[in-house]
Amino acid sequence: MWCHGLSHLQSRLQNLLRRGVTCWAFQQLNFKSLFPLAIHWHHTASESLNCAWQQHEDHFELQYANTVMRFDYVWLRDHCRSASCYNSKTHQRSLDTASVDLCIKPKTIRLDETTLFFTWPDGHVTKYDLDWLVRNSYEGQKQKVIQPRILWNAEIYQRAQVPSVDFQSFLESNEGLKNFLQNFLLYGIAFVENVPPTQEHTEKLAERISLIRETIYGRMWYFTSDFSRGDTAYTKLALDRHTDTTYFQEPCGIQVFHCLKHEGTGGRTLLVDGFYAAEQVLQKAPEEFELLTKVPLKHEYIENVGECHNHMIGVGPVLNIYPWNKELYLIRYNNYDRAVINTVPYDVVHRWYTAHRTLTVELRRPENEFWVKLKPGRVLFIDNWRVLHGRESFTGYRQLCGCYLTRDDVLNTARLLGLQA
Ligand SMILES: C[N+](C)(C)CCCC[C@H](N)C(=O)O
Ligand SMILES: O=C(O)CCC(=O)C(=O)O
Ligand SMILES: [Fe+2]
Repeated sequence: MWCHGLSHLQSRLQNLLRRGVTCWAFQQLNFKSLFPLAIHWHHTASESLNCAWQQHEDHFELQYANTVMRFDYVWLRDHCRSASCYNSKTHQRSLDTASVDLCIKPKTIRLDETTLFFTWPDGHVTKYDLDWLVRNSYEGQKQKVIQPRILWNAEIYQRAQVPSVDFQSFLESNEGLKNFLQNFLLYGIAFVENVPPTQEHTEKLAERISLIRETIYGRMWYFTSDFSRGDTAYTKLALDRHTDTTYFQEPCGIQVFHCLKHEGTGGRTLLVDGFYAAEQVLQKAPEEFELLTKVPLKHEYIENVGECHNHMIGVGPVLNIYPWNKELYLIRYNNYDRAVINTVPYDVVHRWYTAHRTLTVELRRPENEFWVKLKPGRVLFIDNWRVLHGRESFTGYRQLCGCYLTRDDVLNTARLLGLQA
């Protein structure tokens, strides 16, 4: 590392840095001759490591692995992984962040091989591996998407020839399960074949990847067109594309469908990649996309049929994006269950209807519609935060069973199998 033995220059340097001037220092140069244009960077001696850092008044700047990173000093103190600050067995912070002086600055900083050492005013030392900092810095993270996906229309999905997973391999091998989850994460839908057509086997399948999310519809549901519940799903009518449980504050993450019996005609299932449609809106009308991410809407479920009395309300925009990288993670789209709009003034309402129309036009393009006939033995998993489903009207006796899954637990299983989720 360059700059060893420069401590006599440190106070002058600090003055300089306080004024926000960037400094370079080379051992072989006369430091004074560089004032006041001088730039002071601490460099590693070894070319191969290629690391440089600089202590600014209010942040620490690091260049490493082709990344320029800036760290707040409180952040650097807060993320200390020393035994007294962090319990590496439980992966939990022991340090009380509120005890850190918000104006804290390190007394000294030094680099040894690939480890940075920060000594704080009270003498506590925090060590960071350079690679850890790259992996965990804002600049290192922000280029990375949280969830890699393949957006699809009917042709893209069909051409991809995504293989279904067999019931046995899904249950018995981690590889089968991993293949299934990989496809599910990429496309937002996935099928399991050769499942015995019973509710019990469907439940077993669901439990292999997640906890079942029990709702007002029960844990496992089993339904026919008997209008046993106050919802169109329990009729023979067609259902336009929608996501379910938009009236929950957190809509159900995954939906599982298994058609156990159908003696009649029609009843095909419609699937549409909501993120593909949203992407088209973003390309064609970015300000409409933005409005759909901003305007809060209510969805509502009011039921008074037989013994079932429910009133559910969920509030949130149609498109939900991560605020730091604008990645879309949830679409809430159900025109049946959308409640009275009273969360925005009339002029915004009008712009919202325009944006909603643009999205609807994309969602309804025939080329975006993927139709399948669910059959006994073939179980469909749908990412209810991304892919919309619908159904054609039907005749005859039709029995469907399934359940909702908690999204966190599906992702948990995926991560434990080594997938990015
Ligand atoms: C039948 N099953 C339990 C699957 C769903 C019923 C929920 C229907 C509701 N309109 C919604 O979209 O959330
Ligand atoms: O009957 C179907 O195929 C699906 C109905 C539906 O949308 C649902 O149950 O959520
Ligand atoms: Fe539905």
